Amino acid sequence: MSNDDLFASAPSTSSGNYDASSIEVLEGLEPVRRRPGMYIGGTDERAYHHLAAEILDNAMDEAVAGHANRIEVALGTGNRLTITDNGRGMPVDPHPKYPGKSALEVIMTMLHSGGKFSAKAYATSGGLHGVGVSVVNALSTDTVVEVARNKELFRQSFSRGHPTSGLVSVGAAPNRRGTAVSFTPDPEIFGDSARFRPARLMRLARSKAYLYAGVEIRWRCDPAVAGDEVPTEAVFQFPGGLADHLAEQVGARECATSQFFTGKQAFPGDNQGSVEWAVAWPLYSDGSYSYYCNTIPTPDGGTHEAGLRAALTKGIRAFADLVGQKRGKDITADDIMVGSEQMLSVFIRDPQFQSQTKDRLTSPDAARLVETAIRDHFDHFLADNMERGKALLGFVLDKMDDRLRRKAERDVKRKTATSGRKLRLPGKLTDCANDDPSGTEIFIVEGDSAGGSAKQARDRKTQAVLPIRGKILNVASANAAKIGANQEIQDLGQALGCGLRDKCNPDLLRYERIVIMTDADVDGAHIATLLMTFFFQEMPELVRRGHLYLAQPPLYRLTAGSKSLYAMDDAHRAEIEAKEFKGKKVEVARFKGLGEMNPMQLRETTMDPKTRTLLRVVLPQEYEERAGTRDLVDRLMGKNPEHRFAFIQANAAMVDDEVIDA
Ligand SMILES: Nc1ncnc2c1ncn2[C@@H]1O[C@H](COP(=O)(O)OP(=O)(O)OP(=O)(O)O)[C@@H](O)[C@H]1O
Repeated sequence: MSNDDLFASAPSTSSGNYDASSIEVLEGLEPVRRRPGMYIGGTDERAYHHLAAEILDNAMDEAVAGHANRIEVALGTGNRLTITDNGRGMPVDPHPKYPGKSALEVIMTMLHSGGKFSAKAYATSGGLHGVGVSVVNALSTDTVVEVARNKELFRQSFSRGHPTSGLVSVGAAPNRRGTAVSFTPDPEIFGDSARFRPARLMRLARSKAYLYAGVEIRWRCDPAVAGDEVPTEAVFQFPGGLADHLAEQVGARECATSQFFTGKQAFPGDNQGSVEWAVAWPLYSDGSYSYYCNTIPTPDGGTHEAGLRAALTKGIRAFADLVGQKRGKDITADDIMVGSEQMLSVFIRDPQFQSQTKDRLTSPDAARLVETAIRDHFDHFLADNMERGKALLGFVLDKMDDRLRRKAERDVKRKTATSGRKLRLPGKLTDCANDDPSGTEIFIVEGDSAGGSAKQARDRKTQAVLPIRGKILNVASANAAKIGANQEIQDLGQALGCGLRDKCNPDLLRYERIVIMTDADVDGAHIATLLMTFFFQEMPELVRRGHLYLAQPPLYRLTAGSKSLYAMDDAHRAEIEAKEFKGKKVEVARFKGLGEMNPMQLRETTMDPKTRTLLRVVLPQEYEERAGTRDLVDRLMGKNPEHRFAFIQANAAMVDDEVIDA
């Protein structure tokens, strides 16, 4: 085929209006407003908060460069955020290349303008593209920048990326220096209902303080916005850096070594870089991993994380060798990394990230620099105190054994699957490690977010977690075919392992206790009722044998001074306020759902057998005798509402509660 033939066969016969006039060049900050996702990774809640991070990162860069030691993050009403630092202040003199414009205006209105491209003004900065503050400006309705330099205060305002005033001097500022940026994200871009989450912002502010010990971060929040979610004022400073934060995160949990592996090390040579780390190995944890580069969070890890991984893995293998433990050579990185709680922060010059949102560090040097720096300290950590070293080695070998056992089991299962007798478990189930049902529990939780918290809060050996989605099918008003086809019910049946209805064999139950754990609100109670109905109807024998329980999550956390107590409901809250906290100022936090509690709180209040309260669900004797369970459930949950009504009129409570584990 000749070229002429080839091109003659194009399907469209007309070139339409596709000519020079169709080729647009977006000017100034217009591209940012057209395609915000390219600059901030989307327009969702995460992106919204990314705006705050961009401004805070600039203030942090001033601090890390040694020019600022105080930053304030202030959230006002109407999503107005102001971030102030006491650094050098953005330059305000006329820009040599853009006549008539100050450097400040250039910074605010032009992409790729910045002082961080070379190491002249900043050595190890988080900023590098010169895009951050101009993008925030483009996506905000009214931005005001104030700069105090040489005892004079300057101000300029912008809207959606365009100046709405010139740069003006607004007077003397003898006691002030630095930059303040105020902005309100544009609802046209993010939608009318988007807003800053105070708790999220406060976490962000706080995290910067432990990432850089030389800075004090002040938090302020308008009381109308703060509600009872966050304090209206707080000051964050962590002289102990990451180690301080990790200690707080691990709390009283028992760890493989009572001392955490923490340290700080400058990189050799004159590159001004450094690494700081803190690692703990709690006995039961799903792990938590926080990695940063130049104070920017890199949730997807990257080369610095690879360096830490290599240092820990090679270090523990070498220690095993030192103490003559031959199995040490089979330890993998996962055996020492997974389930640990670690924080890693590097400062390097000219970092390279995978994208503008900087989620993953790709600087090749970081891996080697971090590995070398940490490895040396880890060798000492293990060998300086042999008891400690051996305790950690034992812990890691246990993990290795668990891994090998799971692999062997998977291999067996795969074999039995091919012979048609596979034990099928639903993908959503996070099973416990113990095979023997005695002492084990399965928590049926509402929703994936609560499921996530429960997974972190559980004791992996004995507690399994099965998240179910929203309201499950009401089995009392559904026919057998519908029940059989319902995914949530199939998952439940498979997880419990004992079969449904007449095929239900309680001896095959895979756990000792089945715990229904739903939010402490009306929806939660409804879901719990649907689940109880399911058990009454499909597996009554399990209820008769006392396997079914209801968890009792609290509704409030009450804090007075340094003491916190949990209240189950309003009456309990009133009681605590009247007795334990009498006459004190009480801060009240209401948990809107299980997912809002952090894993530590969830464990302490609702899951840990040592501190929780469970209710056992029992079948009332008189109903068993009079009409049988079937009839009772039919009346309560079945198709005829008038039966339900009659029952409610005649009876106060559906089940007797029995408190155990109090
Ligand atoms: N708080 C501040 N104090 C001093 N200078 C600042 C401050 N904020 C911004 N600047 C100056 O403005 C420049 C541009 O900032 P911008 O946030 O647009 O990009 P960046 O921080 O250089 O890089 P990135 O796009 O990666 O964030 C910075 O390089 C710095 O020179």
